[in-house]
Amino acid sequence: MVKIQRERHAGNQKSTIKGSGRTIRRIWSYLADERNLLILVLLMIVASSALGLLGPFLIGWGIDKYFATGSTDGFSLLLIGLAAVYVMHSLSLWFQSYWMIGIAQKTVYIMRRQLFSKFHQLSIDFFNKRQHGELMSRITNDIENVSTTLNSSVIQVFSSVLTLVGTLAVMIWLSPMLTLVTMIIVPLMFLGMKWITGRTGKLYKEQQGRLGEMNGYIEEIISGQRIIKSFSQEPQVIEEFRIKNQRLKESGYWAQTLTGFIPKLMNMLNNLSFTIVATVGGFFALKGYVTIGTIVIFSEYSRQFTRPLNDLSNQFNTLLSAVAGADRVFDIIDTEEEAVDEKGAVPLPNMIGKVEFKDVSFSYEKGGDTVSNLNFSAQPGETIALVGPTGAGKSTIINLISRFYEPEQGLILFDGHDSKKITRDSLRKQMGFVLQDSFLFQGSIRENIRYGRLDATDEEVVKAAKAANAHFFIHRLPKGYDTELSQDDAGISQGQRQLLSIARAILADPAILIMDEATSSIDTITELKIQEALQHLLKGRTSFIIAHRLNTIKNADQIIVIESGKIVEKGSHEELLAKKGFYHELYTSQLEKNILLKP
Ligand SMILES: Nc1ncnc2c1ncn2[C@@H]1O[C@H](COP(=O)(O)OP(=O)(O)OP(=O)(O)O)[C@@H](O)[C@H]1O
Repeated sequence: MVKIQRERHAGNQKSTIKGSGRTIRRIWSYLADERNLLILVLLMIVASSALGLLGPFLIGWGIDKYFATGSTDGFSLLLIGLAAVYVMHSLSLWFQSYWMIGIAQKTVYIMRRQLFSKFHQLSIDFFNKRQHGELMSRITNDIENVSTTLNSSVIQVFSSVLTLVGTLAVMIWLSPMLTLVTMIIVPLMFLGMKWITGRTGKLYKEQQGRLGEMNGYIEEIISGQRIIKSFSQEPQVIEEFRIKNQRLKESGYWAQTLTGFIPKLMNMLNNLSFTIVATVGGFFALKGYVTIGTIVIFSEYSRQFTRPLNDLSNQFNTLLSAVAGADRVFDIIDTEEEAVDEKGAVPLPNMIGKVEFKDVSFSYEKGGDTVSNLNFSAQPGETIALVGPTGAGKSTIINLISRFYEPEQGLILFDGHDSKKITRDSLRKQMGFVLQDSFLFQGSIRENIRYGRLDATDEEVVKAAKAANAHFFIHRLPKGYDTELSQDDAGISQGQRQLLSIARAILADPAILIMDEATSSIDTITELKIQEALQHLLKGRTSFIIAHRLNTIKNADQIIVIESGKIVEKGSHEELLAKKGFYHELYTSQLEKNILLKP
């Protein structure tokens, strides 16, 4: 049993490493676009590594030449040479990081752009199934992680490898025996690093996942403040946050602690190596196998040899955390997009407004039946009300009309055109939405209304606002149409927000209107104004209304009653009442609860 588990664990590790390799290759493909700058960076890395080796070599050579012999011939030249080597070393370091930062910034700029564009190609289903804060975390934290790593780690890795190889080559050339002595501690280093990085890689990935989870939670809590306060849920919310925060702290704590331990371990092994080189080197010098200068070079190189190993292990962790971040970014970039239009799909011509459902069935999950065998037809200009208990499938029908989802069976026809043979974009351009949560963007009232039709003049904006009964409150605001709004603007009431979104829809003048009637309580006067505005909005266009209060849809041309995903009744208000069926039942129960007494 234990063996099986171990084998499984090893298998997982292998696949993670394989996965990391794929991700690194993918990051590399972004860097490759900046080939010329990368070549310059590489040249600078080679120069700085070579100059880093040359410095100690010159010092050792100088000791043997001048101090051992007492000669001073050309000593000042050596000093100038040494100074030049160290100045050039610093310059090459500076240039490599300057160019690398440019490459890194460009790379994450492209990644951010790709990720943001991708968001617009994903289906509504994708967003429904994910926390928005967690997605935010990918475009901010995860990309930032990649950026930080590219800024420094790529250089570090290359220069560490070069320094390692160069140092080893010069050491072997000077004294293979002393090289062997210097290398004694290397296995210890490898074992220590392997043990630590094996654990930290997993911890970093966990930390990033938990950070995304916590961000998602924070976003949810901020947008749900009103509900939390009204249900006095603050203690529960704070407790849940504490648990998430604690989990993040734990993975962060261990990841940082183990990472922080690496330099200390390396420092200790470094000092050990230095002591061994000095002792054994001193013994060799006494025996005449090596010169004092060689020991000085070796003692310096023994540090140079362990430092890149140390750096590589540090960078390994940073790289792992960047790979984890990049993985989460690529995960979204690779997500299947909202189904593309079918081959040969054509733009829908300007619509008259006929919509038909023929035997339409659909389910969110495979094998289910969220809605089935839907048959109805909306004539141009008709108002269709969708009525039914919660979870009956009203929003699903709207989702199908808007083509956020495609029917599994049956046909949806727009002016007689099969929905699958027309482009989504051309259809949605002819649709307008007035939803429960009237989404307002950051910007002025004027801009928010104009969002309905970007080329509308100021006069047209005011005309739409008047038709939507919104003008009366806008012109009373100190800055009128120039009043700045934000998404959660507290200065604008729920009803006023709805009036603004009606004005936006009136301006857009769509052939098909989708409306989700607001359920939130709105004062009687505003509600009357909304009803009046709606009369303007509904006139002359095919409208689908999800109605919650049945008295608002008495005038609808057709009321479609849905129960458990099926159409159970269809007809006008009077016809359905006379039928004394499910609609009659719903209507009477609302009447009893006084819901209908509101205007
Ligand atoms: N994105 C989704 N993924 C999976 N199931 C879903 C999804 N959206 C809705 N459902 C399920 O489909 C069924 C119909 O939901 P729908 O939202 O269409 O009902 P509704 O009549 O609009 O309800 P309400 O009046 O409460 O808004 C419900 O059982 C619901 O849980």
